[in-house]
Amino acid sequence: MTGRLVLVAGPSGVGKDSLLDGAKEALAGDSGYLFLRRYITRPAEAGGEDHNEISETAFEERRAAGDFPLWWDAHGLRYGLPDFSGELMAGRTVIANVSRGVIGDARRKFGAVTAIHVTAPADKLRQRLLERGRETEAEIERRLARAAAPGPGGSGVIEFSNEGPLDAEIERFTAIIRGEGGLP
Ligand SMILES: Nc1ncnc2c1ncn2[C@@H]1O[C@H](COP(=O)(O)OP(=O)(O)O)[C@@H](O)[C@H]1O
Ligand SMILES: O=P(O)(O)OC[C@H]1O[C@H](OP(=O)(O)OP(=O)(O)O)[C@H](O)[C@@H]1O
Repeated sequence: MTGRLVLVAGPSGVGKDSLLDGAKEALAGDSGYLFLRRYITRPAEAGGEDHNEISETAFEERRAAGDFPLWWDAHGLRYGLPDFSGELMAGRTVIANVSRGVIGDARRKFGAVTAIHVTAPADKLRQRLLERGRETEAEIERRLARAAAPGPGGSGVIEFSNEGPLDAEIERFTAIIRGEGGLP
C-alpha cells in the first residue's frame, strides 16, 4: 500500500471532530485526502459529526462479515470504519477518528500508521462536553471517567495538545496531516 493512514484518537470532548472538520475544510478540493465517514449505532439526528447511521442488527451483520477494517464499542455505541484499502492503494491519505484502543490492531493490519493523540486538561474536557451539550450530564460523567484510558502508545504517535484557540489548533493539526515537518 502506498498511501498513508492517519488515525486520530483521544478522550471524548478533546476536540477531535472540531480539528477534523477544520482540516477537512482546509483540504477540500485536494483529492489526495479522504476523511472517513464512520458507521455508528447513533441516530443521525443526535447531532455531532456527519456519520452513517446503522442499526445494531445491521452493524453486527456487517462486522461479522468483515466489512469494517476497524471497529470498536464505546459509550454504549458501536463504531466501524468503511473499507479504505482501495484508497490506500491509490496512494491517498486516509484520515479517521478512532478509539485509542484500536491503534495497535491498525498497526498489525496496515503496517505504518500515523496516530495523532489529542489531549487537553480534564477541566477543559468537562467544560467542552458541557458546552457541546449533546449528552446528558450523567453521560458526560461516564465519558470523563473514560478519559483516563491509556493513549495509543508505541511508535509513530504524535502527541497533540489541543489547548490553544481552535483556529490556530486547526492550522497546526492540518499541517501534521499534510506531513509538514516530517511524519513518523
Ligand atoms: N481548541 C479548542 N478551544 C476551545 N474549544 C474547543 C477547542 N477544540 C474543541 N473545542 C470545543 O469542544 C467541544 C468538543 O469538541 P469535539 O470536537 O466535539 O470533541 P470530540 O470529537 O473529541 O469528542 C466542542 O464544543 C468544540 O467546539
Ligand atoms: O476508546 P476511546 O479512545 O475512549 O474512544 C472511544 C470513542 O470515543 C471517541 O469518540 P467521542 O468521545 O468523540 O464520541 P463520539 O465519537 O461518539 O462523538 C472516539 O472517537 C471513539 O469513537
